[in-house]
Amino acid sequence: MRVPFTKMQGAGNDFIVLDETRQRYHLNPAQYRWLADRHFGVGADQILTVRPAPSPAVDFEYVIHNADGGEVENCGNGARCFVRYVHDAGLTPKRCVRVATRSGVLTLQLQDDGRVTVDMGAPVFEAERVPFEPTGLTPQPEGDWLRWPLDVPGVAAPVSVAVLSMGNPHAVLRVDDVDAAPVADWGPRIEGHARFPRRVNVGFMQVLDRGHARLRVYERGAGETLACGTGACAAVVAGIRLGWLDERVDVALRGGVLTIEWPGLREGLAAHVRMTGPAEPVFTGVVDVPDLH
Ligand SMILES: N[C@@H](CCC[C@H](N)C(=O)O)C(=O)O
Repeated sequence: MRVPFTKMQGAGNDFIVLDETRQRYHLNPAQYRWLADRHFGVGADQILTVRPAPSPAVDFEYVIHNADGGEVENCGNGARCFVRYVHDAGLTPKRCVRVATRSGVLTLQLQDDGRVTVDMGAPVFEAERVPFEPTGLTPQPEGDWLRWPLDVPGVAAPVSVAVLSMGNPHAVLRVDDVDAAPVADWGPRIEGHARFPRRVNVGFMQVLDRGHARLRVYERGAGETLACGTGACAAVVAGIRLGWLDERVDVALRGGVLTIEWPGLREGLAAHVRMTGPAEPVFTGVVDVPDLH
C-alpha cells in the first residue's frame, strides 16, 4: 500500500505524520513497527496520525503509535509537531487547535516564531491511575510529596522514583550527572517493572538550579529518545512538588530545550502544565508499506 507521509522532529524526538483525514490506511502494529524501523522502514520514535474530529468540541483526533507498534495515550513533542503539520498542510487555518487523544483533550498553540505551546492538562498523582502498584512499599516523604523505593532486578540498592502520569505513565529519578546516568541499563529494567502494569517511561533528571534541569528519557516502546515532552513535564512537576524546582523550568534534553511551566503549588494540584518548544518538518515522501501481520 502506498502511504504519503511527512517526517518531523521536535527537539530531536522524531515522527512520521500520516494524514487520515480523507482516507484510512488501517495499518496494523507490524506495519507501524516497520514504518518506525530505522533500517528497513522510514525510521521514527513515534507515528502520529491525523484523523477527523470525533466531536464538535475538538478540531482533530490525534492518534499515537510507539516505534514498537503499540498505541499510546499521549506524546508531548508529537503534539507540537501535530499543530505545525495541520497548519502547514492547510488542514485548518487555525493557529490554536484542540485535539482528542486517548487520554483527553489537548490545546495546541502555534506561536509567531514557529515554536508551539501546548496545554498538557493536569498531572495525575493517584498511583492506581498512573498505573503503579505501591503495596508493601514505604513512601519517602519529601517537599509536599513523596518518592518510592523501587527494588529493580539487577540493581543493588532500591531506586528512589517519583511516579505520576501526564496522560501516560512516568517514573522520574534524580541523578547527579545525566551524562553518566545508567539510562541504557536501568531504563528497560524499570520500563518493564512488575509494579507498572502498563509499563512506564523512565526519566533521569539532573537539577542544575531551581529554573534549569537536564533530562534523559528511556521511553516505553521506543527506548532512549533525544527528547520526551511528556517526560519533561513529568520531571518538572515532580521536581516542583519535591521542592527542587520553581514553577518555570528550562529543560535541556539531548536534542533541544523545552520550557515547562506548572503553577500547581500556588493554584492547586489540578493546575495545567504548559510546555513550549520547537516543531520542525524534515521531509515528505511516499512509502510502499508491505503487507505484514
Ligand atoms: N515522545 C513522547 C512520548 C511518546 C509516548 C511514550 N513513549 C509512551 O509510551 O507513553 C513525548 O514527547 O511525550
